[in-house]
Amino acid sequence: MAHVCKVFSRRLSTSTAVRSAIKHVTVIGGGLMGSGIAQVAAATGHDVIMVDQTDDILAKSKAAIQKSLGRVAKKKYADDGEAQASFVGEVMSRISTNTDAVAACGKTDLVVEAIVENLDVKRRLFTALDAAAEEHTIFASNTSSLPIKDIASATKRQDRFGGLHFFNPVPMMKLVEVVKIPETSNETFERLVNLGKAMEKTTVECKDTPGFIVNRLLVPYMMEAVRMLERGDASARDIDTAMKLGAGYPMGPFELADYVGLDTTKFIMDGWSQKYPDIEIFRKSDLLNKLVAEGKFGRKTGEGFYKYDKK
Ligand SMILES: CCCCCCC[C@H](O)CC(=O)SCCNC(=O)CCNC(=O)[C@H](O)C(C)(C)COP(=O)([O-])OP(=O)([O-])OC[C@H]1O[C@@H](n2cnc3c(N)ncnc32)[C@H](O)[C@@H]1OP(=O)([O-])[O-]
Ligand SMILES: NC(=O)c1ccc[n+]([C@@H]2O[C@H](COP(=O)([O-])OP(=O)(O)OC[C@H]3O[C@@H](n4cnc5c(N)ncnc54)[C@H](O)[C@@H]3O)[C@@H](O)[C@H]2O)c1
Repeated sequence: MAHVCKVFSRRLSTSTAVRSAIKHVTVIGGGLMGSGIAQVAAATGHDVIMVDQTDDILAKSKAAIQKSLGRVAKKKYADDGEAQASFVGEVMSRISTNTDAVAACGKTDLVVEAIVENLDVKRRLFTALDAAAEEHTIFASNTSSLPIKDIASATKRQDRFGGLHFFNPVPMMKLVEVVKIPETSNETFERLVNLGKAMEKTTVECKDTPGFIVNRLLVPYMMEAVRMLERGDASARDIDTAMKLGAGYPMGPFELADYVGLDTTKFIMDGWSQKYPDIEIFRKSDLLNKLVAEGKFGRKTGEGFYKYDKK
């Protein structure tokens, strides 16, 4: 009888907990995206633990957040330096850091993973976290291109697993794609949508299809630009200018690829060309692979398709 009560009370506690708002967020990965997600979660009142592999990386992540918050503060508080400093200080006070992902997931409502775009690495991480996280904790991946189901299947909580795909730069881009797999419970999906809204984002509902909505359209467009460059049809600069002035994009494809990271772009194409070998637009690019092999990842390394001043 005691066992039945225990199971019932756990189910009750899980379902009760599931309906409460997400307050504490653990972000695994403090890179381009993880630092942005941590920043916006903290700026919208959530308590955040940001995790990365070393304290040195986490120090750089916090510095990037501080710098971005400074830009946001200038827009919010114009010439009021005191208000700007207080805003930045308050948001930063909500972000703690840890290099131990398992310890950082022991007491949290949501884990958002934003680590390297590699399925095996993501699966290994989530298997370890699954054993440590509380029953009510929801897991989400910020993956650009990997099937959520292939990541979720590394855990025993597929009913509490979804995708939260934010866009770069997270403080500026208003969209978050909320991805559900067949196993995602309605409560979990509802809580993920509510978190997106609490982070002042517009949410769209996605199925677990390649690239969800945006990247299924964006990646082929950007890879076609790379192939246009490979064929010598036009220069990168002219293709960027053409798409900004002719299609009204804020950045051309090469500016954007350098912005999001050529490494991540390559990882996406590696995955899609392997999983869908017959789909022409998912074919790898020799030029992209060459740049990445030379360590030219775009803005993050100071050179990609373009060269950047070291800041
Ligand atoms: C081949 C496959 C590739 C795809 C890979 C998939 C990747 C992924 O899964 C999907 C994506 O994310 S896809 C990517 C989706 N993303 C896109 O498509 C992005 C397209 N690009 C854009 O929307 C604009 O170019 C930006 C908003 C990035 C910059 O705006 P801009 O006008 O060109 O230039 P600006 O002067 O710099 O900034 C103007 C003002 O904005 C503010 N601000 C800017 N950054 C900030 C930050 N980090 N923090 C705070 N604030 C920031 C700031 O106030 C600044 O004024 P300030 O006086 O300088 O402080
Ligand atoms: N770059 C973009 O524009 C963009 C946009 C949306 C989604 N994404 C997705 O977000 C994820 C991260 O992309 P990014 O551009 O932020 O990459 P990034 O290289 O800037 O950051 C990844 C971070 O994860 C850390 N990391 C790697 N393995 C780890 C582990 N096992 N434990 C803890 N930390 C670990 C790295 O040290 C690094 O700081 C990827 O899945 C990517 O597809 C990227």
